[in-house]
Amino acid sequence: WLDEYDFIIVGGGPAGLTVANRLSELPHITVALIEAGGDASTNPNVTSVDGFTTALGTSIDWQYTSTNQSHAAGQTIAYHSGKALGGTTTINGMTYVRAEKSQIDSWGEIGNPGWSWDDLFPYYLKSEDFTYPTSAQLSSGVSYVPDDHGESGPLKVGYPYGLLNGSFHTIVEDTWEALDLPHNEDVNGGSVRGFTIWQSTLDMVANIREDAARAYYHPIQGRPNLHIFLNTSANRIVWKKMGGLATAAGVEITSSNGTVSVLNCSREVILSAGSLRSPAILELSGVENPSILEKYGIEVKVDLPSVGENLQDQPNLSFVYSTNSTFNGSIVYVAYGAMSDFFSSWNSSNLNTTSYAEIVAAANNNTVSAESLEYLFNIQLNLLKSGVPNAETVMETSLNLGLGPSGFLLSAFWLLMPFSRGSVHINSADPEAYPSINPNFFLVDFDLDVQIAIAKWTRKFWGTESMKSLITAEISPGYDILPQNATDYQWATWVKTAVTANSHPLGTCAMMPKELGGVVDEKLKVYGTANVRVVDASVMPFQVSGHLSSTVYAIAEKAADMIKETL
Ligand SMILES: Cc1cc2nc3c(=O)[nH]c(=O)nc-3n(C[C@H](O)[C@H](O)[C@H](O)COP(=O)(O)OP(=O)(O)OC[C@H]3O[C@@H](n4cnc5c(N)ncnc54)[C@H](O)[C@@H]3O)c2cc1C
Repeated sequence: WLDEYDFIIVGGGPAGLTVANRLSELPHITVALIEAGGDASTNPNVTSVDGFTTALGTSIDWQYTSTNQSHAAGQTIAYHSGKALGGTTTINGMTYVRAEKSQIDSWGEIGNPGWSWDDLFPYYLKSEDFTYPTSAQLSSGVSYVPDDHGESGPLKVGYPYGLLNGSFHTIVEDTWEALDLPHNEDVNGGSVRGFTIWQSTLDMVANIREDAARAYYHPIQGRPNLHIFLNTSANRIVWKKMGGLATAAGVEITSSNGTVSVLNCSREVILSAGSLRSPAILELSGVENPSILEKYGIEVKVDLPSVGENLQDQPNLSFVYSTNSTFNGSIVYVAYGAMSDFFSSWNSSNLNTTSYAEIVAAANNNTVSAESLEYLFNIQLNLLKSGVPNAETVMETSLNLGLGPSGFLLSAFWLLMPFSRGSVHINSADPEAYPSINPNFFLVDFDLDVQIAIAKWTRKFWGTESMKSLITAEISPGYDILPQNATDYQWATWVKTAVTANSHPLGTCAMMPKELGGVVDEKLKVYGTANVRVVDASVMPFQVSGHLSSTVYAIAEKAADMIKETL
């Protein structure tokens, strides 16, 4: 390797690989990328376009576990996260759904100049290589708006070949329409509400999953100025001894053979280790709350207590039904509902953001103040009032069974914008030790109310005459556990005990003014440092209606341009 690189990127997920690709377009710039996992490009659990979940729990999944969830029956919850070149896009559900326009606009509103939908939309397009649907896919119900898609980016987006044909799509669409949820021609134009068939990150020609390595690394892997260090862990940032802003000199790494060494950099360190690890690497490097670092004997370089706070993930549940039909094909149908679609007693004036902010501030020992949280929560509330979707209900024939005949129908569903906030913090000074992950599901009661309302909405859909005629039984949770006329207590008990993580963690290095609890500024630079940025899902200040990877790619494309401007 080189004595010194211009840039060192930690983490080879969608964010890290996008930045690596774009920076190494400049032949005079040298880039090192450190990835803890290996090459998974021929792993069938990765390549298969219909094998979502088969990679979970294998060696390319970090397999984290949350802390005990005191507001979710005390249980611990599995946290999956990709450990391979390509990051979590090697194991994810491949759904390609962007954020709602006003959600990205809110990033600017809280004090991040240069961040709005209009600023980000060109980068969504820049990253994308949309494949137009086949006539068979169109007749299976696919719809799209050409102007919402890019066609010359690295990331192939399309639809699976095995889409179910026949009348089921029309029946589902008509059922949602009867529930006042309209068809959405294309959820990727900034308006997410409605029922649609989603797009997926897949290469339709090769019929293979399009992960970040396949999109952003394979086509450029011969570049001599880009060095990828696989099976190598970044332990901590190494600092230069100088006054003023903390200045990174390089990154301490552990190679696959256990050797510890330092990679040097002349310009910047870019953390792209994802929402669950980038804050931990900052803490191990001395950028954190002094009271946490003291416990582990880590010298404080930058006093920045908000590192690792603001964790937001979505609580996920599902209903599974047996049917009297056999489904030969996949359905990737989704319904996005605003509060007024699914919450009959929705009255925004009943929301007490002052109290939610106090609850969250108390849970984080006032590391992020109640005042800041209330300001942020009021912006979040305004998004809900304006009709931004807050519920996602996905309809599928089965998970994990490929395209083969399935006699099941299921819905996974989740609350999109929780008010609860959790945290990710180190447990030890040992960089190999897993951080402590606490999504704090249902810390704010309102989140539980909303999740129950979404569950009822989803069951109402499956309980309509048209769906009922296809279903023989609800096999999970089933009416013995959750009767059709369940009481509020039964609903709450089921939701708290059956909840899992939706695997959309973000916010742990939030892009916000420091006084609001931010970790990075609008240039994604870590406060108090001269040359450390975070570029990954952790910088998103609020949850989005949609799935994260499309927005992660867009953020990273924008970040690469911001960095290039400084060269
Ligand atoms: C089960 C599951 C299903 C999902 N489904 C979808 C979906 O259908 N659609 C969607 O859009 N999103 C989905 N997501 C979320 C999406 O994949 C992630 O939000 C996205 O990949 C985050 O990108 P990232 O670059 O921030 O981090 P990651 O993709 O997690 O990449 C981080 C990389 O950093 C590496 N790393 C971490 N620590 C170190 C270290 N110390 N040293 C070196 N390397 C390190 C990791 O190994 C990893 O490769 C899903 C997530 C999961 C877990």
